[in-house]
Amino acid sequence: MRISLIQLDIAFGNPEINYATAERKIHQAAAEQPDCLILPELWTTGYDLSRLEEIGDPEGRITKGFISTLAKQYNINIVAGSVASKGSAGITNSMFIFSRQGELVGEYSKLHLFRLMDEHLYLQPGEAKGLFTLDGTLCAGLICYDIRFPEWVRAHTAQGAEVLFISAEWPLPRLSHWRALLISRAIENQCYVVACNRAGSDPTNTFAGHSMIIDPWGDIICEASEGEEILTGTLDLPRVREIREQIPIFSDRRPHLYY
Ligand SMILES: O=C(O)CCC(=O)C(=O)O
Repeated sequence: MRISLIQLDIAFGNPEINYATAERKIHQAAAEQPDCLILPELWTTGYDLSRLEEIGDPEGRITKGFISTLAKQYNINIVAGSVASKGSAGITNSMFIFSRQGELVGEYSKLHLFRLMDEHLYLQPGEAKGLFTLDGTLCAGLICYDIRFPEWVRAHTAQGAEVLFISAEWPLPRLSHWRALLISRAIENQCYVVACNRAGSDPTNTFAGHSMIIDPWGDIICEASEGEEILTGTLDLPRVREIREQIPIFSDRRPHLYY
């Protein structure tokens, strides 16, 4: 599975500019002939949380139509980062996943809201796992702060997920945490980690970039710098099974003693 991570800067509170940028970048990334693309967290609005009632996407409909069309046009699976999706029960930070046929094959809303950036004041948390299948491989979607909750990540890999797709707006001052947490999630779950962060700044934060792909041994296959970049790497999927057989942590677990 060849994957391109679109590490872009986001125009604060300006979906019109952000859709145009995403379309241009997806066109550029398609030239690398990936099987799958991934975008960062809240890529249509950024963290303009106090204006989400005005600029959020009603039920994610605009984003779904936009991504479905591009997935079909380029014949590429797209993990569409996340967007602020406005529903009757409030606004969620939601990831939509489209197959290369343009069908919605998964949907996940960020489970853990990040108080340090006031998410709990404006957003509703998700209530369900982020499992989905792409080209026959079981995958899971997670959003930013979710990676600090290893038990939540494990809930997906214990069900067989082999690739974690993570979209983020991770700030620069905690770059060392981003790298260490992602490598740890890959080693302890013996899975691929595909993590797409944003570049640039908003009125309160500068973001870390450093999107990366990590293999199930914990080795970094490729890593972006801090700025805008399209990063492409290839997953050797049989390696997940090989490593899970070599060190069989999933059958050696004793979860009845863990809580
Ligand atoms: O956990 C962190 O340090 C960053 C989390 C974050 O920025 C987010 O969830 O948006």
